[in-house]
Amino acid sequence: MLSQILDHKKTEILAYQKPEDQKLPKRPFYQALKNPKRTIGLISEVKKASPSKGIIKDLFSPEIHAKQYELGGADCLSVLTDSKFFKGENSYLSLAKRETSLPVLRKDFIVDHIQIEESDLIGADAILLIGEALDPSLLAELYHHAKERGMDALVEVHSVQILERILKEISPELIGVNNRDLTTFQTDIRRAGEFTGYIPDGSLLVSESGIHTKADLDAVKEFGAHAVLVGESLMRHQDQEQAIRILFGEAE
Ligand SMILES: O=C(O)c1ccccc1NCC(=O)[C@H](O)[C@H](O)COP(=O)(O)O
Repeated sequence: MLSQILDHKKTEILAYQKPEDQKLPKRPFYQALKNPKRTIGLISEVKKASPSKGIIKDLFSPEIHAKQYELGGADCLSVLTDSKFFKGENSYLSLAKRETSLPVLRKDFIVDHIQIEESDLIGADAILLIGEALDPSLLAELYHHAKERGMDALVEVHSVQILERILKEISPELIGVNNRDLTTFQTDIRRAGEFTGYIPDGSLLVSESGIHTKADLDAVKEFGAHAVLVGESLMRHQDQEQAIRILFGEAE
């Protein structure tokens, strides 16, 4: 599936048209996770659909979900902008950002410098760079480019071997361990445990995908996660504010 998504991205890039500058001032994504509101940081994802689960939210409104996430005490937002596989849009990111005061991650499959420009123009405060999708030297170039344009970067990996290759090039402030294998879609929230001893001092570890319960949160904290990225389990609730409170054991 990852290779299918990446092939399609290349065709999108060939048809790239520079978007209008949304003129949305940058917000500090990394800092928000460094000083989270609770004992573990929360990136709440605005996600309509996914290749593994199909449609997750029928009545989808990026502004409403983003606002509810903020009311529930999320530290940051993640907004899926890929349209073919996740039914996202670039405009969802700008709308979610306008509706809240939270820093926003653009969740997409970045493989080219023009997508860094695009992310900046639509208002992203951070971008995702997937270790399994990029040669480490290109990943490092894209990382520096994002930084030059005032954005943070969440460097995501699924395997320790890929992280080791990336660490020869850069020392990312934010390292995401994706609990989901993007080829089989299997999730294992214990994945972060395999990275013990590999996360540089000063980097924040974000556990991503497959987090559904307070017990899951407690488990990933044990494995050293500073923050979590949660999409489906929050989006499936009617009210995302309440969903966050339930996830943290503050409501039933
Ligand atoms: O979610 C998928 O099915 C998926 C498939 C292929 C590539 C990426 C995919 N997801 C992107 C993500 O990383 C997740 O949206 C994010 O970590 C939240 O996961 P979840 O809480 O399980 O919705």
